[in-house]
Amino acid sequence: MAIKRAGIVGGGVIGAGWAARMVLNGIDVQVFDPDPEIARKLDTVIAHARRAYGKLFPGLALREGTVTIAATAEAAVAGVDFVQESLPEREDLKRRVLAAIDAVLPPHVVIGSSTSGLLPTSLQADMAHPERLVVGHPFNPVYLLPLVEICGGEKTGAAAKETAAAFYSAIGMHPLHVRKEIDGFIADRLLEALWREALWLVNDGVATTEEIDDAVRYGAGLRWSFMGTFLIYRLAGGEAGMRHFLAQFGPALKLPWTKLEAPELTDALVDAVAGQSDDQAKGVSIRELEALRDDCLVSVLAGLRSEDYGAGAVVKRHHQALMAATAPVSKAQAADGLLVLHEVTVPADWIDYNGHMTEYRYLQVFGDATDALLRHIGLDQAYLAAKGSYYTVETHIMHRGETKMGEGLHVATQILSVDAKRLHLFHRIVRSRDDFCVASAEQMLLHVEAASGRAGAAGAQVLDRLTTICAAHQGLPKPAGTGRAVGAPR
Ligand SMILES: NC(=O)C1=CN([C@@H]2O[C@H](COP(=O)(O)OP(=O)(O)OC[C@H]3O[C@@H](n4cnc5c(N)ncnc54)[C@H](O)[C@@H]3O)[C@@H](O)[C@H]2O)C=CC1
Ligand SMILES: C[N+](C)(C)CC(=O)CC(=O)[O-]
Repeated sequence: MAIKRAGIVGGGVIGAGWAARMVLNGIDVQVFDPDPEIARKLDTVIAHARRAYGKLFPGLALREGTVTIAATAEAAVAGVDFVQESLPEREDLKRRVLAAIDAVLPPHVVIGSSTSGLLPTSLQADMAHPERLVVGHPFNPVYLLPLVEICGGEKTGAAAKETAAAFYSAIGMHPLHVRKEIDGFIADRLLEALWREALWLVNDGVATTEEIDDAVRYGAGLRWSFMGTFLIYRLAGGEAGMRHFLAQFGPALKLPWTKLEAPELTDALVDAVAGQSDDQAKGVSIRELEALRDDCLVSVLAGLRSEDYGAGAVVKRHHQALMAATAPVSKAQAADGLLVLHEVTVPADWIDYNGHMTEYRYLQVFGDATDALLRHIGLDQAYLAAKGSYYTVETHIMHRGETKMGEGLHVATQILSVDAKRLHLFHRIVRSRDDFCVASAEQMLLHVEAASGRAGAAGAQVLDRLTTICAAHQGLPKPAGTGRAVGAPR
């Protein structure tokens, strides 16, 4: 059954992250959290997520779901297709609330628990329908990180795990099935080992919180993000691989390199960790740090997407699904009859040392506008595989004005001519606040057949749509600069 409406019980860091991921993927959510500030906090997190998605999936007008704040947990789950519980990590509280919502939900509705390490067998103990309870353990920020660990308890049904996995996949996640029910599941066992060692290093005065973070982020943290531990250590064994790695570094496993038992959280240790963490943040607020974290994650995910590898492969698949399900931004026809299929807000990292949008981003915006046009005329995944695609063979860009950070832009597109193989376009990037054309691009595209990789006629339906738009554009004035070459003074 397609999940269209979800109940979220507990809307803190993780519950709000779930709400944001679901809403941006078109799911209506009903949230219960007794925090009087819940509406403001949800708005803030969803705004963060919207900003990150705008960067990760530019040019898509995502159909967002709605957010309803419910007065009780029972009201939050009324009429929903799925429930995600994100209550504080206290077994007694989770058990009590899970039993209460279980009592009012129809038996087919699956409940996912965000618990970081409590056992599902314990969480389902007081439920009349324990078979529907599955752990769906996400990672912060939930709206960007694809991993979700799925773990069932002794009474969890296979169908509940399948439903949860299908739902999480549909909202762009990577479900990892934890086959044995263990404390901390897989990821938190690993994270916890590092965390305990890090606390010891502070406790023993070996390093500050900042030095420990540097030890991760300048080194191993970078390579973990795409290959994890085992593949990376395989490479550290040279051409002989893992066997040589184990032979060479095996003896170190017997050395007293790690402690693993956590240090006692004494007042002195708490003060040291919290104080050093404050110093490390240098007065930058939590929300500002979250935005920085999100920007960095978007850069990493976008990079991995272009490699189609690891988490990037999940993002690429989801991007394709979103493109297939989402029409390009469409004001359809601008007042002057042009097509407007692409809009963007200029992000901070598009600004160069001159304080304005750097030149190659103009080509990106024109390219994204061309992609939007191609989707508009029917170039979907099926067409690309069976028939072919358009390749750009020439672009002439003219810069006419500046664009600053945060400005809204839209692209107005005119089709100048079309025949079986060629498509001749003229795009204008328009600054939305004053309708000023800051740049234009004339482009020639050639249709290339999937089978032969050579230029060939476009499919009849695609040609039909292009010809119709082109006919409507024939009455428009020829854009200034069409056919222009670079003007060099003699
Ligand atoms: N923070 C993290 O990094 C991660 C946390 N988790 C798990 O997610 C769950 C939630 O953790 P956080 O969001 O970090 O905690 P949090 O403290 O940020 O949020 C918990 C929320 O639950 C609300 N709450 C308290 N009693 C409630 C009740 N009776 N009904 C509904 N809401 C109630 C609180 O007002 C608060 O907003 C925990 O099980 C935790 O282990 C999972 C992955 C990562
Ligand atoms: C600290 N934590 C155990 C709650 C962390 C997690 O469960 C996952 C994460 O996002 O790091």
